[in-house]
Amino acid sequence: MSTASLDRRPPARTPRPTAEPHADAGTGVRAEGLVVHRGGERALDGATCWLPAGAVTALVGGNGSGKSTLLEALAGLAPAAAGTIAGLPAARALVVQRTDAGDRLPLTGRQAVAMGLWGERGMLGRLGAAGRRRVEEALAQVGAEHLADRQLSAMSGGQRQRVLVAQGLVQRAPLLLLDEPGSAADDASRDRIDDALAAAAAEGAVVVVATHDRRSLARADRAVLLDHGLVVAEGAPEAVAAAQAARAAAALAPAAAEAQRGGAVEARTTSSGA
Ligand SMILES: Nc1ncnc2c1ncn2[C@@H]1O[C@H](COP(=O)(O)OP(=O)(O)OP(=O)(O)O)[C@@H](O)[C@H]1O
Repeated sequence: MSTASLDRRPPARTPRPTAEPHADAGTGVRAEGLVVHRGGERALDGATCWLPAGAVTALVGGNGSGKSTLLEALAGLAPAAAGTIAGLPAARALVVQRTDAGDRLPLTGRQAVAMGLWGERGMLGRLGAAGRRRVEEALAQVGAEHLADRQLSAMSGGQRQRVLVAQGLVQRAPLLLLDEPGSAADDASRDRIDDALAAAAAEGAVVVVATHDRRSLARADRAVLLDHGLVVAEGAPEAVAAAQAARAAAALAPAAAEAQRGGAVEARTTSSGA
């Protein structure tokens, strides 16, 4: 999770890139005007977005824009000072960023995935045949069968990440939230994770994934762009990617103009001194 401080310039409010006439009519989760405070700042500053069931929604935006905070608010871990979340199912699975996970826990990959079933069977409950099958299936979904007996502490970053994604998948929760699940994974592993998320969505889940990865964004069904705790665009991934690029270019424009002015002054100084 980022602790980068927010630049408090107010973000420009741009129109949403795609109009989705049925966005509010479908099933799913709707956040409305969410405000969440963190470290004395408004990490979410009135965020409103729709997260449909049966689809993968990519959360995008720069460092500190509020993606993790929105995931945590949806998971019920970050209390909202204002706003509402409608359509939240009782069962939710959150896959945290790799750096947040207890990498030193004395657990094998299989045990870590089985932890995902604690909610159903209790910490001390026995894992029946069906549970064991689900654990193996979840490991296989992310190509981590060979990590089943390896200690988490002896895994690479990308391997551990895949096991954590399997821990989220095994729960088969109707709301699956993932914070940069493929950030340490290689391309093939990231593709497998994206395949698994698409499969969860095809089963009807609301799948929300924070990502900085363009390929994962392109593979999502829709996207939500956050800036300074506000949703500034949502809709089709390509439209949201275009909106993000336009905002980045607009933010760089004053600096580029300043650099150009500086260059002109320098050129004049150089020529007058020659
Ligand atoms: N544990 C924390 N304590 C205090 N402030 C926090 C904490 N975590 C996040 N914040 C602040 O909340 C704001 C939103 O952070 P958040 O982690 O949600 O952003 P993000 O979009 O997920 O960023 P990144 O892409 O870097 O992961 C930032 O201003 C950040 O400084």
